[in-house]
Amino acid sequence: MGLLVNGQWHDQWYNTEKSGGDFQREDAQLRHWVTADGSAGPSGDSGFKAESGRYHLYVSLACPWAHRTLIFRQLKQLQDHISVSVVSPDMLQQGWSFDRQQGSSGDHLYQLDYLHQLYTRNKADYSGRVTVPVLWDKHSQRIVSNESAEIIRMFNSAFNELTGDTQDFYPQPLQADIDAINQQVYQDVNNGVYRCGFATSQTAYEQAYQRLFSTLDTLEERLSRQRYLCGDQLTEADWRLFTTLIRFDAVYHGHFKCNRQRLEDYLHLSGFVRELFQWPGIADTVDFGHIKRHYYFSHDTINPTRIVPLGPDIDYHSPHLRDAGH
Ligand SMILES: N[C@@H](CCC(=O)N[C@@H](CS)C(=O)NCC(=O)O)C(=O)O
Repeated sequence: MGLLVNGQWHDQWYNTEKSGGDFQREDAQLRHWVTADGSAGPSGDSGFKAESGRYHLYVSLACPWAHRTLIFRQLKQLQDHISVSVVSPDMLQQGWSFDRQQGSSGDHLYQLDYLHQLYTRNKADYSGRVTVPVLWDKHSQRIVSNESAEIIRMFNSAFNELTGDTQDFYPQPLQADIDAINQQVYQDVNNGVYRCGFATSQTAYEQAYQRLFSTLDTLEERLSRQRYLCGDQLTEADWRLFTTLIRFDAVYHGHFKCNRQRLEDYLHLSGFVRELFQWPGIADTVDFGHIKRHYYFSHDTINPTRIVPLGPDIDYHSPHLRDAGH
């Protein structure tokens, strides 16, 4: 685990000293957009036109942020248009690697050993963390984006003409609602579990834990009244919650000490996570082997023995019961 400083790799764990033990996630830096006609998006440069075979996605199957992008690739029928390389679940001294012996697909484009080499290929003197997902442009040989929230927005609409798939997970009338839910879910749940797990002071952990469960309680209540987070239509907000929920009992409950209760103990959230897991194509994007191995093996500050637990034994294929009323 580490970061690049002026293009040089430094092996270094997160620094929580300045923030009283609280883990603060850095904002992603590379924020261009693929658009239907190649015009500039909300940030960054123009010139990234949606074209079949032009873009490549680098993901970890363990990472909840990268998982979002794989889900949208699946939902929006982009499998034949956007290729993928998968890093090893082991994120060690050199950060994310393409070690085929340890579960990586290898780097299909350049046969690199480490993801940080892709970041310096994009910009030789890059400084910052080396994160997944990365959306890479094979034409210009540049990183388009390393922000999953924006990559899924591109996938949601930019390629519609190529695929003919016009499903919209960020429909105009629901955008304000989706944004509001996303913000709370990001702070308290998606990133909240990390703030529990990476806290280095008791106070920071307890604050993150309280916010996490109080928000899960609110979401449980909401899902007792309606099928999805924004009503009866499945949206981006649901998928963003899903990637954390599906990891909850396997990893966050134990490894990150999010243990007031299991997700399975929530009636509606446990049905909701099953419904989304059973959505066409989605189970294929979930790899519990990579998920458990990544967290329990890579974070040796939290789990020094690196023993990866065998459980829990949960059947996500069992009936979700969400259509029998909520
Ligand atoms: N804002 C980014 C966050 C991505 C992120 O933090 N990914 C983690 C994996 S779960 C990572 O690569 N961490 C490596 C590091 O922080 O050094 C996004 O949503 O795309």
